[in-house]
Amino acid sequence: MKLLIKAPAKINLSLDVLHKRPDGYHEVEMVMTTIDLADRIEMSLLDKDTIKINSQNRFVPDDQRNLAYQAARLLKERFNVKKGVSITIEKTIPVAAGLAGGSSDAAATLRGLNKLWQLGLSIDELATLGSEIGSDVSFCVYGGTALATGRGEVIQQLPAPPTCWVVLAKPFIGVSTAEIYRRLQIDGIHHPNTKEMVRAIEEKDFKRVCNHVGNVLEEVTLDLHPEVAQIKDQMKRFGADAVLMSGSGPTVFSLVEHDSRMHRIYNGLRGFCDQVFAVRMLGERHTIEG
Ligand SMILES: C[C@@](CO)(OP(=O)(O)O)[C@H](O)COP(=O)(O)OP(=O)(O)OC[C@H]1O[C@@H](n2ccc(N)nc2=O)[C@H](O)[C@@H]1O
Ligand SMILES: Nc1ncnc2c1ncn2[C@@H]1O[C@H](COP(=O)(O)OP(=O)(O)O)[C@@H](O)[C@H]1O
Repeated sequence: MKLLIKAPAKINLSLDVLHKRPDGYHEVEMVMTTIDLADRIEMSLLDKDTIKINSQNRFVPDDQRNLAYQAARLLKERFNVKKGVSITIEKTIPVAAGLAGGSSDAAATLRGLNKLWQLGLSIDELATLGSEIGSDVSFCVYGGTALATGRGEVIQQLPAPPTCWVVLAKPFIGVSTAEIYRRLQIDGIHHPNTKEMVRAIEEKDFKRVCNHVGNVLEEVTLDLHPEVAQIKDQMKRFGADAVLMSGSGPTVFSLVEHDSRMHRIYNGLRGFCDQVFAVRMLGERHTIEG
């Protein structure tokens, strides 16, 4: 038996850090949404009791470091599964880019194996298991649009944001999420207004969404990598309605209402950046396969 599942990337429309917790994580408030940029995960049952990871992408580990491997191992151990699986990851989401590619692969693996191994778990149970793998995995299990709190694993669904283009540009650098959080100076943070962002989404008010994008990690990554600021400036110059770095970066995205400006930004950034994409948001929570 074989299963093919899409694992979409996310962007953070707003990302606030409230404080550092005793467990070393940061208490966050994030508005996240999935976009139509996805890895394809193929899973097939193996007779042998083993987890096999295949990927052509040289940046993707093919052993226990892979988050999809960790998802499969977690289910195997927790539910005493004696079957094996071969997982092939066709990577489209840039790696270490602030787009939760690895987390989404793990979430897709949880959803897929729930079906393939006939575990009968609910979506909420899968999301809770996901939080053991990484802070972003719970959100990725649900997809759609949500307010994420706690260390990112407490999910409150939101309606679809107003329709627009999302143009993403990733410079030729990778960023370590752990390092960016470590360098963040909590005092003196300029906090985005999360409540206003949520309201703007609920009211489908595109201008208001654009006015309230904000990410407190942006300054930290910008300090380390000035090329991220250059991309932001270029997107603004080409007419983006809003420009922000996603997650810990280094990917920058712009929100754009009009097709002509989307083309201008997309064409203007190609050649200057490693990878550039123009996509739509997926909006509501996707129908889950498992
Ligand atoms: C910044 C964000 C925004 O969505 O995304 P990315 O840039 O990674 O896509 C997330 O908070 C990243 O989530 P994720 O990548 O799953 O993080 P984890 O694996 O749980 O943790 C990686 C490292 O980041 C730190 N970390 C993570 C989440 C959090 N709320 N506080 C933290 O301090 C942890 O200390 C850990 O060392
Ligand atoms: N399935 C996977 N896809 C991509 N990276 C993975 C995967 N599993 C583990 N990783 C590791 O996780 C790190 C962060 O990757 P990724 O999830 O793409 O970035 P981010 O946390 O910035 O969204 C990478 O450096 C990579 O070594």
